[in-house]
Amino acid sequence: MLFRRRARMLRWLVCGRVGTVWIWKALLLFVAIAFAVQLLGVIFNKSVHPPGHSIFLSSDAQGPSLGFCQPHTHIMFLKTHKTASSTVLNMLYRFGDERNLRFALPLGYQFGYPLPFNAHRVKGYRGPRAMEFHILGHHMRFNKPEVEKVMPADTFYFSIIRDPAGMAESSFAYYKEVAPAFRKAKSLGDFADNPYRYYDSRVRNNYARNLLMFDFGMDNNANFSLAVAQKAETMIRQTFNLILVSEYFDQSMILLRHALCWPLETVVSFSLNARQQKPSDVGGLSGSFVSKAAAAAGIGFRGVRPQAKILTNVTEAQREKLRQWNAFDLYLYKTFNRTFWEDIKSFGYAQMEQEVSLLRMLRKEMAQVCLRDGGKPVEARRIRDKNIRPFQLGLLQILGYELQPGLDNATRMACLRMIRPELQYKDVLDAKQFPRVAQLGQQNPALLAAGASLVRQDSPRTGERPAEGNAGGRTAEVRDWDGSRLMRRNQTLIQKVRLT
Ligand SMILES: Nc1ncnc2c1ncn2[C@@H]1O[C@H](COP(=O)(O)OS(=O)(=O)O)[C@@H](OP(=O)(O)O)[C@H]1O
Repeated sequence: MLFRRRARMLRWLVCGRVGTVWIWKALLLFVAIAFAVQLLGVIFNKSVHPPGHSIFLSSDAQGPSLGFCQPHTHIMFLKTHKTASSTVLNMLYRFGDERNLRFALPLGYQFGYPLPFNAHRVKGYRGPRAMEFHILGHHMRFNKPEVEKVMPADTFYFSIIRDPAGMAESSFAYYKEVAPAFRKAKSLGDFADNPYRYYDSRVRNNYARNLLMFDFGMDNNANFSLAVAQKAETMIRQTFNLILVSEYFDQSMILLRHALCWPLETVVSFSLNARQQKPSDVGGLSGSFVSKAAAAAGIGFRGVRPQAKILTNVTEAQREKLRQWNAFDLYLYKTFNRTFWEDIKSFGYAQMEQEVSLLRMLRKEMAQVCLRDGGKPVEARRIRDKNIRPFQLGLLQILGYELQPGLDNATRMACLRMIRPELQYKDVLDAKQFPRVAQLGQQNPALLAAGASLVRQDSPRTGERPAEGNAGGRTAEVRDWDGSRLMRRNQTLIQKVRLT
């Protein structure tokens, strides 16, 4: 379109409608403008791409050109549960961390979930748009008016969805002892066969039914009706610029990078928060990237408690029942999956294929550089550096990574950012944004604990109190909204104690 217009203009000029002098003047002006725009592009690219990350700075890492666009830096990511959202959040963390953007972080580890999001739960919030926050990305129950108090008007909203059957498997394995409906069920298969026997809508049971619908801030308990589902769809369309699909993670990343105008390198990631073994893989019912990664890593099902395997195993018929049980989520999944593929069609299949290949190639290269043994995901207890062990909850091991030894400082830092688990990364960003509080806490951990409980006055479900000292520093006990007790030494989360 643009080219045709330019050709017409040239023909017009050559046809002698204006004098030769004017032709040359116009051409000179054109060249000067093009040069200036190019120069601005280079300068801008430099400003969003800090030096010092050698392996991440190859021309491939930038990816195919995005044309002239401004990278988005006001971003709201609705971190839905069990949808690969921790992997997405890690990318946002890295992007913001490297560019010193300001994150809207929770006072503790959650924004009062499962209560609807409230702006006052953001650390440092001083009233509607009193301070510029760039990125908001923690788990929350979406509540648009409150989010709008925190985020600027030009914020880019996006989220991610997953097939409700996969979500249910992941949710059951993780929240077996947290969700009352799951706690009572003998196994996921048992739950799928008789959900009403275990499910009580009067008790908060968001993890057990229509978790997506709940996270988007809507009623997860209503009986399915097309009208209600369409209303939910409309709300999402009106608010969110993009909905990604977990099963097509790499394609999602390409759409995202184009929507945000970000270099390719920023959306290259290692899968975080993966279960060691997926129940449906046991019976060979479905393949998955995790099972493939685990198989490639040679970890198979070793170390998995046989009991856990039985508890989470489901047949294909039961997976279908789980989809029907989560009928609203199924509606949202099908609807936005369709939209997703329409977007890819407009984007161009060939270009998508090309960029996905490039992304995979970069991931492979980065894994070789950053990760021990070429990137095998490993059980938390095998990770030597305790600071990067992923938080464990539920029936199955949550896998993490080990860094390649002997990396130079800049590379090590860039690699570490890619594998640092969510809770630890949140602590790092928190300490960076609130250095005074962190410093006081280092000097006197009891003060940190006291400070934390002071700022949490509005949250009776969370609290932090000093616990008995351990070798290597005093330990604080953090109680999260769901009753789980986390042990924290100085700024580091060291273990989950047990659920109450
Ligand atoms: N890149 C990529 N592609 C596809 N799937 C991925 C990816 N990264 C993580 N995962 C899977 O996402 C599941 C964890 O989701 P979340 O990080 O959203 O969980 S949480 O709600 O924050 O606990 C968890 O699913 P399960 O393994 O089925 O439990 C992860 O394996």
